[in-house]
Amino acid sequence: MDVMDVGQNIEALLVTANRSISVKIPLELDDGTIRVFKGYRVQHNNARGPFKGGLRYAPDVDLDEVRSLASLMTWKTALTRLPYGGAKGGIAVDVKELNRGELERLTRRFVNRIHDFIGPQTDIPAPDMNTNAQTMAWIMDQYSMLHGHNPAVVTGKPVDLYGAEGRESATGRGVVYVIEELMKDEGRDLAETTFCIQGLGNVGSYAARFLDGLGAKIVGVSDVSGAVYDEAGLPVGEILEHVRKGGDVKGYAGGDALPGEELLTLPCDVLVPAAVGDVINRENMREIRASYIVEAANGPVTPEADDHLRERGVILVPDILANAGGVVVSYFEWVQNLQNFSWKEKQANAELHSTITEAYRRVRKLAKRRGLDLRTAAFVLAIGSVGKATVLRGIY
Ligand SMILES: NC(=O)C1=CN([C@@H]2O[C@H](COP(=O)(O)OP(=O)(O)OC[C@H]3O[C@@H](n4cnc5c(N)ncnc54)[C@H](OP(=O)(O)O)[C@@H]3O)[C@@H](O)[C@H]2O)C=CC1
Ligand SMILES: O=C(O)CCC(=O)C(=O)O
Repeated sequence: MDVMDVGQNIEALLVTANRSISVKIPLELDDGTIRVFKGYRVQHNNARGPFKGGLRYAPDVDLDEVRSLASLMTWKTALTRLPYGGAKGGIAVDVKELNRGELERLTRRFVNRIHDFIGPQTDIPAPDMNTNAQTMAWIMDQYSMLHGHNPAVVTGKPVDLYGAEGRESATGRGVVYVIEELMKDEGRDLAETTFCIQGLGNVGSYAARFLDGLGAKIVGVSDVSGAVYDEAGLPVGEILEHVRKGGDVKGYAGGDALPGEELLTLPCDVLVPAAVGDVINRENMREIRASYIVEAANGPVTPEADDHLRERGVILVPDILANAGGVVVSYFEWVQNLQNFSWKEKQANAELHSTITEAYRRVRKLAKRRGLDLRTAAFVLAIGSVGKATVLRGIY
C-alpha cells in the first residue's frame, strides 16, 4: 500500500477478513460410507455493500486460499463500482469422486451449516471452479426452505430458475472485452495476434469461443489432461465441441499434443491463464514467451513471477479487472431478482461491455498518469474506494 495514501488504521482494517467460517460437512455416500468434508465461507469486507463472491469445489480448497480469494472479490467489486463487498467460499472435495445425488446432498448440507450467515442483503454466493448453475439452484432451494422463497440469495442460477441471461458466458465475455481494449491501446490487430488459453471450463471455453469469433488466432489450449498446439491456429469450435461431448484435450486428435504445463511457455502474443492459481511462478517465469498476460483465472501469477515479468516488460491485466465480467452480470441478476423483472441477454451484454471497458479505461488512465503497472493501478483505485467508504461509514 506504499503507493497509496491509506492511513495505517484503515490499512489494518482492509487486510483482515471480517469473518471466516469453517464447517464440517458429514455426508453418507450411496455405498453407505460416511465421509466428512470441510467447507468454508470467508467474508472479507462489506464497507461498500453485501459480501459477494463464488463457491469453489476442489480438493485443495483451504481457509488460506479462500481468504485470499475473498479479498480479491472486495477489490474486484470496488474496481467495477458494484455495490458489494467481497467474499469467497468452497468445499475441499474432488467432484469427480461424487455422483450428482451426492453432490446435491453435500451442497444442501453446506447451506444448512452456513445459511444464517448468507442472504440477499448479507452475502450472495455464485459459481466458481467446479460449481455451476445447478449448484446455485440447489443453494437457492435449500436456503428458501429455511428462510422462505428468496432467489436473490445466490446468483449464477439457471435461466429457467431466476438466473440471468448472459451470466454463464459473462466472465469469458468480459475477458474478451478487456483483450479488445488492450489490443486497441497497443495498436495490435486481433487477427494477427496469437493466443494460448489454459483451461477450457466455463471461463476458458467462452473466452476461446468469443476470441475465435473475432478472428483471433488461438494456437494453444489446455485442460488437466494436457495441451494441444498448432502455430497455424487451432479449430476452436471443433475442440470445444469435443470437450462439450465429455472429451478432454488429450483425447483431441488434431494439433501437436503436449504436457499441460507446456501450454504456458509456448510462443504466443497473449497468454490467458483461465484455470487455477499460482501456475506462473518461479519455476517457469523465465520461460514465459508471451508479451501480454490476461488473468482470466484468479491469482494465476505469483508475486515473484509478477515482479519478474514486469521487469521484463510483459504487460499484465490483473484478475480483478480481467475476470470481473462474472460478478458484474451476477449483480445484474441480483437486481433483476430483487425487482422481479428480467432483462434480455442483449441488454446484459451491453451493460457488461460498458462496465468493463470503463473500469479498464480508469485503470489504464491512472497507470499512465502515475507510471504504474496495470495491477498496481487497479489496486490503487479499488483500495482507495473501499478505504473511502470505510472512513465515510465511520469505524465503531
Ligand atoms: N466461473 C466464473 O464466473 C468465474 C471464474 N473465475 C476464475 O476462473 C478460473 C476458472 O474458473 P471456471 O472456468 O469457472 O472453472 P471450471 O471448473 O468451469 O473450469 C476449470 C478449468 O480449468 C482446468 N484446469 C484445472 N486445473 C488445471 C491445470 N492445472 N492445468 C490446465 N487446466 C486446468 C479444468 O480442466 P478439467 O476440465 O480437465 O478438469 C477446467 O477446464 C478460476 O480461477 C476461477 O476462480 C473468475 C471469475 C468468475
Ligand atoms: O459472480 C460472482 O458473484 C462472483 C464470481 C467470482 O467468484 C469471481 O469473480 O471470482
